[in-house]
Amino acid sequence: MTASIDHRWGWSAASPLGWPALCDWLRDPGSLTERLRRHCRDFRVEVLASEALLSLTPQQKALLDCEQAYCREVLLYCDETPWVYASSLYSPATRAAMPQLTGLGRRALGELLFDAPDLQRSTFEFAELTNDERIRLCHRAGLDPSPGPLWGRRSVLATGRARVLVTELFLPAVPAYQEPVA
Ligand SMILES: C=C(O[C@@H]1C=C(C(=O)O)C=C[C@H]1O)C(=O)O
Repeated sequence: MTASIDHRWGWSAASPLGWPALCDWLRDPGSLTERLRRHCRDFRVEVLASEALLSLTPQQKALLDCEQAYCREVLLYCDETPWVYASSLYSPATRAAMPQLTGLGRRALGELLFDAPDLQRSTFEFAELTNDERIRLCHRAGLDPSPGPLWGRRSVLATGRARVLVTELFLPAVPAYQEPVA
């Protein structure tokens, strides 16, 4: 799965109605890394791919103002269970403005970005994964396909001249999926 796949989804400002626990996760503007760390003893980042140069979808081009972007794909683990799949896209200009991006490895992107005092976050867009994407995502994360809906969010994090389009897909282990829909 690569970040360019998400253009088939209906990204919108609408988060899941009547599901406050999931909306609380989806709409949290703070560092997801920090939130995950509060939920587990052992947090770790597994890098699935880094620095692939991808052609962008029209929406991604508009969000990043470039034709191609570098892509970092990770799984974020809490106590040896993947909770989040994340792909982050950034332009060659951002790569030049923030060279730390290329050597991140298993350091969480949030630890770099949320250190910036001038960090700004765009409004979130949300999407419920299609059945195909849900199955592909679970397979990519080494999980049995989740029977229930899975949701994702995306937003642009900007500091100085750097801009990163961060797409985060919440996997079945996130506690909110066990909360009843109102
Ligand atoms: C932007 C953040 O960084 C998290 C870690 C990522 C990574 O290491 O690639 C990507 C997206 C986020 O889930 C955050 O903590 O909010």
